[in-house]
Amino acid sequence: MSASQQDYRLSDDLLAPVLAILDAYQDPYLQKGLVSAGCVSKLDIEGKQLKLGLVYPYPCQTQYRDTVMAVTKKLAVLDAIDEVECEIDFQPANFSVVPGAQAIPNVKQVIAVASGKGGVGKSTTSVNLALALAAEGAKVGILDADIYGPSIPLMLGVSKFVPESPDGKHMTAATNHGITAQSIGFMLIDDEAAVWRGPMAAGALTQLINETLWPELDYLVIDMPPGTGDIQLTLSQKVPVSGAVIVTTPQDIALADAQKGISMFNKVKIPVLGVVENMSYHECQSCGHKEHPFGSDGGAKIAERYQVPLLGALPLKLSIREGADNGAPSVVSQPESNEAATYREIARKVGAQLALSEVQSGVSISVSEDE
Ligand SMILES: Nc1ncnc2c1ncn2[C@@H]1O[C@H](COP(=O)(O)OP(=O)(O)OP(=O)(O)O)[C@@H](O)[C@H]1O
Repeated sequence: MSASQQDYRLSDDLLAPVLAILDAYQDPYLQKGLVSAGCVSKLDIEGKQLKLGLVYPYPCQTQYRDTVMAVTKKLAVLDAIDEVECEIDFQPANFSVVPGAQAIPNVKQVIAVASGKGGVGKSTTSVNLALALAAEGAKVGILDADIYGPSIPLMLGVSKFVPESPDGKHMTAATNHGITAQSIGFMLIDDEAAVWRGPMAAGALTQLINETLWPELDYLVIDMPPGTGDIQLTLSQKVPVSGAVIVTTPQDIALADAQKGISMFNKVKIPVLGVVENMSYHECQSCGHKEHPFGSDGGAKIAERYQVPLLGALPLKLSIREGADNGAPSVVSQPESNEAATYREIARKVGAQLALSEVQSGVSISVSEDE
């Protein structure tokens, strides 16, 4: 994790206790004190007002208020401080873990969302994760690379979008709900993609990613094609991915396929940021009773076996399907719901895992266009 620039203007007498108090405050996602995590960027004092600057390497805007209140309460025990004025910012690093992959202009980090098995809710998770990262203060794009069933245009309510090419080389992307979206679905005619061979599909998808006019993005979420075959493997080696999220349902067959997904990313040395268990349980709308139609704790077991975090569990719920199918996923249509809160928590965990697993920055090597 890159330490933010520090501008400390307190006397030594005051600096030491202030830093001690701030470092005793553990960030729940980085699991380090604020000072050790490199988040404290500025300290100054005017009279008895402490000016504190915090810079997070992951997006957590919805937590700012609680953090400021907690930190202010702790700092107020010092006689020299009556008041705290806190400025908080979010600055992710620019990095990829794929050597040799061509950097995507304007894109800092790429998150691949994958599932071993189709139909487990990978696209629903991708789109809600992208919207949740945006809700936490990040600039986000989503790339629908699911050549077998591109559903992001429908889920984001942009299915009528037709990309344009202002310079004859690059393509425009759609925008809605505050995020930018590109989809292989905008380019396909009928079932054309179903007959693509692995390298051909991976080549077309890599081209789509590199030729899209992305605005400045902190994160580009890629909704990968389901499965762990050639396309997924090639894509993972050609795109400058920073980390992967695995989506599964708790049933045995999906879990077995999710394990294949984890193994694939391990093989190409892409950090698996964690597992999302979708359709984890069903909650009765009238009595609140929880049932586990696909079995229970599968995601937790797989996370434990592969030593990766369980990022969150989403219920099988009508409103999740309706939101996605109607172009307004839960994070934007029902921001106060438990599901939206779970997706935002997953987004914070994903951002923090990326920050923790950052190993290098700014890889920028071009790749041959032989496909
Ligand atoms: N937690 C959930 N509760 C209810 N419905 C859900 C949930 N997650 C996904 N769905 C619904 O299940 C269907 C499949 O979801 P989705 O398209 O996200 O799966 P996928 O894994 O991307 O599928 P594919 O492999 O075909 O691309 C969609 O109709 C979606 O709305």
